[in-house]
Formats: sequence, C-alpha cells, structure tokens
Amino acid sequence: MTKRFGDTVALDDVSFEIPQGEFVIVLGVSGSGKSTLLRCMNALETPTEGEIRVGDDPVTSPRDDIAMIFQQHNIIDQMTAYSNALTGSLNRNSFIGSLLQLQDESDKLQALEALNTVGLLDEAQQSAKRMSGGQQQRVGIARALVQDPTILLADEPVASLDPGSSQQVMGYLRTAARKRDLTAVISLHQVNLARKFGERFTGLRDGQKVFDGYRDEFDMDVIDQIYGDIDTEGMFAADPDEATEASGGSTDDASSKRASSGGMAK
Ligand SMILES: Nc1ncnc2c1ncn2[C@@H]1O[C@H](COP(=O)(O)OP(=O)(O)OP(=O)(O)O)[C@@H](O)[C@H]1O
Repeated sequence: MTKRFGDTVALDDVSFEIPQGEFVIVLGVSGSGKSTLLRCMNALETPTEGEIRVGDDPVTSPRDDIAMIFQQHNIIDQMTAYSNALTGSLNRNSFIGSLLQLQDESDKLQALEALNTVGLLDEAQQSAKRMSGGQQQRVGIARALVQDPTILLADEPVASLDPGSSQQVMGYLRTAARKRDLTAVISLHQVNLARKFGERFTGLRDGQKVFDGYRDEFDMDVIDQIYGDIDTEGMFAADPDEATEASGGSTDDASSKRASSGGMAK
C-alpha cells in the first residue's frame, strides 16, 4: 500500500500480512506514517495504491468488525463508565435508543463484561469525568470491545498517560486481545512498552517498512534501523514478562517462548 498526501509520501509501498490473533506494535518517529497506516486499515483514509484486506475482503469503508481506540479516548464525560461502554453497541442500535439505554440484555451484559475485562466493573456507575486519564482510556477500550470487533486498532493509546497508567492500559489491551482472540495493531512511541507488551513489531521510517518481526529479532540494531542512532541505555526492561503481572495482562505462551531473556541495553 502507498499513501500520498500531495507531494508527501506518507506510506511507501508498505506490505505485510497479520495472522488472526497477533498483537502487533507499530513503531517509528513522528511523521513516519504510523497514524496513516492505522487510518488506512480502518478506511478513515483511502490508500493511493494498494489495498487492505481482511481475509479476502478489501476494506473500503469503516466496518463494525474493526474497532479503533484513539489517543483522545473520545468518551462522554457526563456519562458513567457503563453508559460509555454501552455506546460501543451503537452499530447494533439506534443512537437515541443507545442514549436511553434501550439495548437488549446481551448488549448490557457485554458492556459489563468489557468493563470487567479492563478492571473497571466496580467503577461501572462512576461518572467518566471523575475518572483518571488511564481509567478513561480503559473505558475507551471497553467501548471498543462492546463493538464486538475481530480487529482492534489503537493509535498511540497511551500517549497522554503517565508511565504507570500506560503500563496498565497496555496490560489490559493485551489481556483483552488475548481473551477474545483479537488481531491488534497498536502504534506506540515508547520502545520499552512495545518491548514489554508486543508480540510482533513493525517499524516505519519515512513511510517505508524497515522492520517486521517478532520479539527474538527485535533488538538494538532494529531500534537503530527504526529511530536512527539514539541513546538506548536502559530502554528495555530486564524481564519483559514481569510487565503484565500487576496490570491485569500477561504475554501469551507463544510470545513468552519467542521472548529473549535478559536486558538488552547497549
Ligand atoms: N491529512 C494529511 N494531509 C497532509 N499530510 C498528511 C496528512 N496526514 C499525514 N500527513 C503527512 O504524512 C506523514 C505521515 O504522518 P503520520 O501522521 O501518519 O505519522 P505518524 O508516524 O503517525 O506521526 P506521529 O507519531 O507524530 O503521530 C507526515 O509527513 C504527515 O505530515
């Protein structure tokens, strides 16, 4: 796929295939094309050349089976966590019906299950405006889950959060994707978080794919390829698996097997 905006080549002949259920992190400096890639995958942008396919279906317009989580979680402040989550069923209900919470029991149950998945069941009746940024982003994830997607896209979902909340949100995203066998594609700026939670990594530079591989290949040379020669001291945690313990998620067996052990700072 290639995407041009006038003279700017935002994506330059980028191609890859993701098997169902993989958790992919997209990395790259500002302007490398991460958002454009995700927006094309959700048909919010149209590729100039090439196409996105889900199975054999070209993605030509936004679809219910592809949910998107944004940096600004776009949840409604005045509503409770539960009501916000329930709006994820809008595709199955009318807007007014949704606001009046006229959804059927299965939608309501799904909203509660989704809040449970992101660790917010006890806060279901809490007004969103009283929640922290991290909690609000988790409500955003719950809402995306209620949409009942098979593919979850997230464009810098933790960009505005502190490090602790970022880890939590990434942990819940990872858990939700694993529990529901969702294919997830998430753009991140934080290499350490990518390393802790990612299963597969795609690196973009000037719109070109400069890396696409799994944990055992994702080393400091790859970081250099993606970001140039930056100071990477302490960038990778000593034990990637410990990240999810406290945050409600865990890396799955496959990625744990692929994970190389030990610190990788150079
Ligand atoms: N709607 C648009 N119109 C014109 N140029 C655009 C548009 N969207 C993106 N671009 C350009 O395409 C290139 C890739 O932008 P993109 O937002 O995809 O990068 P990014 O890696 O997501 O950056 P960031 O990390 O800052 O969000 C940039 O040069 C950007 O200026």
